[in-house]
Amino acid sequence: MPNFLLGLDAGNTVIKAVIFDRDGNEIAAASKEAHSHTPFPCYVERELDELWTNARQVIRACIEQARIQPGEIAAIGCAGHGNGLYALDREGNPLLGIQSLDTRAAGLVEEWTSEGVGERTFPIAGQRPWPSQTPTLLAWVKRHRKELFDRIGTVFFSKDFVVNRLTGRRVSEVSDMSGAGLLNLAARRYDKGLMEAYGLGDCMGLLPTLIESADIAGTVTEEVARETGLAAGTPVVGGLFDVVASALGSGVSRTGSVSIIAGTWSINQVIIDTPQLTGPVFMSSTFDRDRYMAIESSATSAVNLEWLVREFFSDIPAGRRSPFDLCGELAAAIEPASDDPLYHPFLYGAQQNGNARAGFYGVAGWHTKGHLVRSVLEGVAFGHRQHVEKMREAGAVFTEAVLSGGGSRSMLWPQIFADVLGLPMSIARSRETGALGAAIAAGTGAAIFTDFAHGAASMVRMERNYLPDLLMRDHYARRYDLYRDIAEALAPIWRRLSSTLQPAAGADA
Ligand SMILES: Nc1ncnc2c1ncn2[C@@H]1O[C@H](COP(=O)(O)OP(=O)(O)O)[C@@H](O)[C@H]1O
Ligand SMILES: O=C(CO)[C@H](O)[C@@H](O)COP(=O)(O)O
Repeated sequence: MPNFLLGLDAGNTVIKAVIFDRDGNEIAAASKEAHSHTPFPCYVERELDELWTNARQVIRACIEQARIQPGEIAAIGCAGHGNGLYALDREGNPLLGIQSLDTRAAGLVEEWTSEGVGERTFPIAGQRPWPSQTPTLLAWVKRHRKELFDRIGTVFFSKDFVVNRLTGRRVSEVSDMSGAGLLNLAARRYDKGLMEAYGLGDCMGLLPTLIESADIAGTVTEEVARETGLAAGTPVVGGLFDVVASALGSGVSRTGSVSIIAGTWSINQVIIDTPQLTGPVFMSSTFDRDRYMAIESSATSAVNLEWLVREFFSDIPAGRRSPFDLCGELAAAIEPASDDPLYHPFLYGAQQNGNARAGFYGVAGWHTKGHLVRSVLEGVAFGHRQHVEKMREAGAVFTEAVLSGGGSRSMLWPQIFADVLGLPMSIARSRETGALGAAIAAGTGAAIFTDFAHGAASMVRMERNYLPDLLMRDHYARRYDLYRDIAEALAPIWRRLSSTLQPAAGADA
């Protein structure tokens, strides 16, 4: 039986391909960064052709590096960022790639909130509308870009697009569809009443064939085999919403542990046996065939450091340490003090407030660049804490956390997370937890593993542990209160700021 599994992870910024053996050892890895476009404020879009070009390149690079026969790959699994709006036209050609950082539909969400749309969707889907949620964006396109809407043939997700190009099949699977509020959670199927609640009763036909994550979606076509070096006929599974893949690939496959992902998005999630917790959280998704994830999230995590690095630290000479390491060193050199600056990580809005903007507060003449970098790391962790507290209030029970995502690579951040959250924090050996989770789904689909828990036990190894420092925990608890109070006080200002934005021509009613 073939010994290797290929996992892909198509995130908001980077696409990665990793070949693993059955014990979870990384045999080869390749990644490529993609471009986003902001033609108008609040729009974040990408070219689907570029995504597919990058996917082919990383797959080929990975196979060449691995020095294995392509026939030795038992199956392929793909994870990808959730939500946004990825669409093919009626002929199956790439049409639309709106990412999950887009907030153009903030006004529509406010309108829907006052009409009580969320009260109708939540009991069915475990989710209320929010700006870059797939049905919200689809409704926005339907209202403001009718011509474009009429051309849409299929609505699915970033990883479904990659699966579509690999296999020719138009399918999606339950974790991404539920994560976007498009499934009747308990029944794990599409629901006409739910679509009607979004004003999308006429869009049922745009939703592709729905399968479970580990079901086989199709097999690699001859043409793709020639282009990538894969073997034609290699099975490709449905794949996973990347946040679910990352939980799985970082070893969270049971209840009692919280998965924290510091990627572009701040993801905070627990596995549960029922479709929803007793109280409300931001979203629910499926986990394996019979369990669920309760997820609190927003686009407020490592994307803030990414921005800081891009704008202020990108001219570091090649060969020197990475700008992320430099930031870690600058921040680690700061002795924490009660008057340190505070940072709100709302570059792309906040979960409850699409109008929110990022900012530094309390900067004084004696503060240095290091203080500002440290405040970004702390502010991101405070954002995670707000989500974690909401999950607890909703009934989630956990005593430890597993950190993954790009932020877990930092020398300093994991300790800040442990102190701010007051939880012991562990980190998996593999840095590519999304790709590993997708590979576990592939291994389950290829019957190498009986289920996700079996796959995680076989492929995931833990590496580092961080315990909360009690003095720092108390220090951060005081600063977290300030962080929240300032954000609350600023809400009306953000509202005013957003009302001054000029809408894109023809984009708003
Ligand atoms: N060494 C590092 N230290 C701190 N942050 C890092 C490091 N490397 C990458 N990151 C952060 O991780 C983010 C990417 O996270 P990742 O989980 O790989 O991507 P995505 O969320 O797009 O799937 C970047 O935005 C960057 O800020
Ligand atoms: O829907 C989402 C979260 O609810 C996001 O799109 C998430 O998948 C982003 O992932 P990231 O870009 O951080 O890897």
